[in-house]
Amino acid sequence: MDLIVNGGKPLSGTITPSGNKNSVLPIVCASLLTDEPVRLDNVPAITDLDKIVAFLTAQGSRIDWDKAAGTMRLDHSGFRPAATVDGHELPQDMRSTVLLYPALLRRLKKITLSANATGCSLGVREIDPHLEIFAKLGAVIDAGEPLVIALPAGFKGNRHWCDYMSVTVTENFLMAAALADGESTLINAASEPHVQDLCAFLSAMGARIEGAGTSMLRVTGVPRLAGAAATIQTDYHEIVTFLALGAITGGEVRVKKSLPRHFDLITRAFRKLGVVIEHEGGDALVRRNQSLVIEEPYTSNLLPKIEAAPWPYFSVDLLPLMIALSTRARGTIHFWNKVYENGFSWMPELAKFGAHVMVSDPHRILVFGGKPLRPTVVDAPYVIRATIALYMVAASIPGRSVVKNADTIKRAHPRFVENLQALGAEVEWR
Ligand SMILES: CC(=O)N[C@H]1[C@@H](OP(=O)(O)OP(=O)(O)OC[C@H]2O[C@@H](n3ccc(=O)[nH]c3=O)[C@H](O)[C@@H]2O)O[C@H](CO)[C@@H](O)[C@@H]1O
Ligand SMILES: C=C(OP(=O)(O)O)C(=O)O
Repeated sequence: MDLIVNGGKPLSGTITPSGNKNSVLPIVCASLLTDEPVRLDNVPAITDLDKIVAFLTAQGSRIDWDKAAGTMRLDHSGFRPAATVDGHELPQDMRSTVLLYPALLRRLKKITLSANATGCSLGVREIDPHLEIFAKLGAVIDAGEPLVIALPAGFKGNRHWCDYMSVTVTENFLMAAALADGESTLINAASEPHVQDLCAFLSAMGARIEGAGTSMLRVTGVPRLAGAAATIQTDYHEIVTFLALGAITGGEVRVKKSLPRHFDLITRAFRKLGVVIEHEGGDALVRRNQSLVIEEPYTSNLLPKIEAAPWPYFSVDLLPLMIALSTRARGTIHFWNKVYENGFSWMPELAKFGAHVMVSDPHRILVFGGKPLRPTVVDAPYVIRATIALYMVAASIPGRSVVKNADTIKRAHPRFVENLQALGAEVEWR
């Protein structure tokens, strides 16, 4: 579906963001490690979750999901898939599918992968570091066609040092090691807020995890995990989206449940674009008519820069939102995506608005901000926040723009258009 935008209106009001897709998906996958009931609150009604729930219920899990109330009860005691599951039968076009592997391996002892679990078209989304983790923890990999992962005698504790900090690899390590025989250590672990959320959930299930939120995780395996309850954390991507929308349209937006403990560096990134974010109790606030001017560094002859890398660096998934904002800020700024080789594929679409961007190489761009922009029709890439970034730019320009094929937003952001309309935006799905 397309987003039809009549831009140029300031977006103002108060908004409560939804639960984080990248928290709820690993937690739902982790729930498959137990047969006891699990209860979740603040569950976002997003299409990635629809797909996982459809897969689990088709195998016999009982899942009561009240989308209006945001509650979910899961009971996997009836989970009875065929003797082996193939990658093709798992949810497609979402990276989180890979997070089903540890529980499937424990339950079935074998899975075949004739389809890779890719997600957004940000990069190759390799499977190798996942296979390394499983192999280190006792799985046997047959790298034929299809690829087969077998777990003949359960997970066994071990030590592993990852090539790089990967979110889903760290999450798979946690789920496998939680029920492994003995102790496991992961060095160079990811520590994103959603990885921390999974640590907390597994701990509530009885897992023994040390080092949550750091780059070294130690897990002492336990024989079984119990049922648990959790409230899904607010989505920091959505918090940033609403604040950035207020700033780019000249409106005033207050965001509730704004996770200030995760925001120091995010607030600084906004500041580099001339935007002041205030934190009041549990709210974040952007006041109207921010002066969008790129902040010059004290050091002369240095280009202002926002660089994104694994947490606690600035998050790669937030980079597109800052790029959108920078097209409206006076000055020049350098963006550096240290993670994905395809993170700037949508720059030609941004240029259709008249934005002046120079792609230096697959990981780096320069934005010459503050150029006059015009409404236009753009094609969204299969990248959630890049699609939102294109909408942001459209919302800031008086006149009619269209963001075509923008459905990817629904993978992570429930009631996106309704929330924007509540802030006074003129936008609709068509
Ligand atoms: C479901 C889920 O949680 N998805 C998130 C998860 O995906 P995902 O866990 O797939 O992302 P990874 O952290 O593995 O990184 C993605 C890719 O970036 C490359 N890479 C990454 C880090 C690094 O230091 N060097 C490097 O080369 C690798 O090719 C890797 O395959 O984390 C990504 C990075 O925060 C986010 O964009 C995704 O939204
Ligand atoms: C990249 C994302 O999702 P996935 O990892 O499923 O591609 C995302 O949420 O921005």
